[in-house]
Amino acid sequence: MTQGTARVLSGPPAAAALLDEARRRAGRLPAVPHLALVRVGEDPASVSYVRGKAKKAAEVGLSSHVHALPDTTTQADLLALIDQLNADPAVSGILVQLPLPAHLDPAPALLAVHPAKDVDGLHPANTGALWNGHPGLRPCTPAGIMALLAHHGVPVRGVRAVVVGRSALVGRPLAGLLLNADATVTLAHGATPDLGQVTREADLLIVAAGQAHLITPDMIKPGATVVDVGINRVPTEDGKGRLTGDVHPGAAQVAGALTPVPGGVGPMTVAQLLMNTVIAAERQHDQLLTSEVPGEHVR
Ligand SMILES: NC(=O)C1=CN([C@@H]2O[C@H](COP(=O)(O)OP(=O)(O)OC[C@H]3O[C@@H](n4cnc5c(N)ncnc54)[C@H](OP(=O)(O)O)[C@@H]3O)[C@@H](O)[C@H]2O)C=CC1
Ligand SMILES: Nc1nc(=O)c2c([nH]1)NC[C@@H]1CN(c3ccc(C(=O)N[C@@H](CCC(=O)O)C(=O)O)cc3)C=[N+]21
Repeated sequence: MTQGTARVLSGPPAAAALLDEARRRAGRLPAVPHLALVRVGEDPASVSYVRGKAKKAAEVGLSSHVHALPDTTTQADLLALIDQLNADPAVSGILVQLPLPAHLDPAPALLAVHPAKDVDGLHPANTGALWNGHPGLRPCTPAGIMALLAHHGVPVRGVRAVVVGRSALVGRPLAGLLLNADATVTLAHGATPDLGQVTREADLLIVAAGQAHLITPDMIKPGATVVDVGINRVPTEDGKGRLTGDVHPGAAQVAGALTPVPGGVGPMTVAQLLMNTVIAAERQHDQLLTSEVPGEHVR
């Protein structure tokens, strides 16, 4: 078996295509779609992600507002804000940035977001729709990964896919999307014995474990497509630190195609969030139009 250098599955061009579509579809709506970004506390990564999301929203012609709540926010304060955003017809989408400070329970907050405005796709109504193969809003990172694969012409139908990580945000919903796209799916996690034996089965290996360089070259089937979701900050000599993925850099010598970190899945997550905001606004608009027809209930 000759070894080469994996094809790079770059995020920014695929994200640009998704953002173009979001911009085009937003422009067809009578009102500018609006994204409400809810952040509690000052976790530096969350501050930076939310800022990035708001900036990109403006670039595609969406309006957004960052609701920055103090660390002292109570569960009741948070739920009251979500209720207010649910009731506001000008708000198309609501995102509650995770993780929340330790004194707040994320589950009630995610349940409180109206499913039609749940652009993170984390409400049980949307996760249920995903697992049943029904329409609904899909979680941004998993949906962004599917768009990235499609953009680069990576087949999913009929392939052996292994997902490492089972979080509600990434691994679980990704397994559902891969299944809906007719992959044969294995979901591995922290209690999986001999992880390498499982990952070596994969033609498509997607890693979302949050462990820097967990996946070493020997754990990859030669020629496989590897998607690295991990964002790990590692210290550098200049003290600034840098981002690295869950996949060891040596994987490029074994894999057939590989996503970089940064510049792979991250930009897709943000682009998909804005696409989801446009989809939510479109459906809310359709709903309004149909509800204007007296006596007719078509949806
Ligand atoms: N690029 C992007 O847009 C995004 C990137 N991320 C990044 O992706 C990574 C994962 O995020 P998230 O899913 O939220 O993380 P979580 O910490 O919520 O979940 C991690 C998952 O990985 C599993 N895991 C951890 N260590 C191992 C191991 N040694 N072997 C096998 N499985 C393991 C855990 O297993 P168990 O369940 O058994 O504990 C768990 O299911 C992080 O680095 C995060 O920063 C997240 C969201 C978006
Ligand atoms: N409710 C909720 N929804 C989320 O979607 C969500 C969340 N909470 N909490 C945290 C994770 C993480 N996340 C990322 C978004 C963008 C990049 C991103 O743009 N990354 C760039 C690099 C950014 C940098 O340089 O710092 C890249 O990979 O190229 C990464 C990670 C969304 N998340």
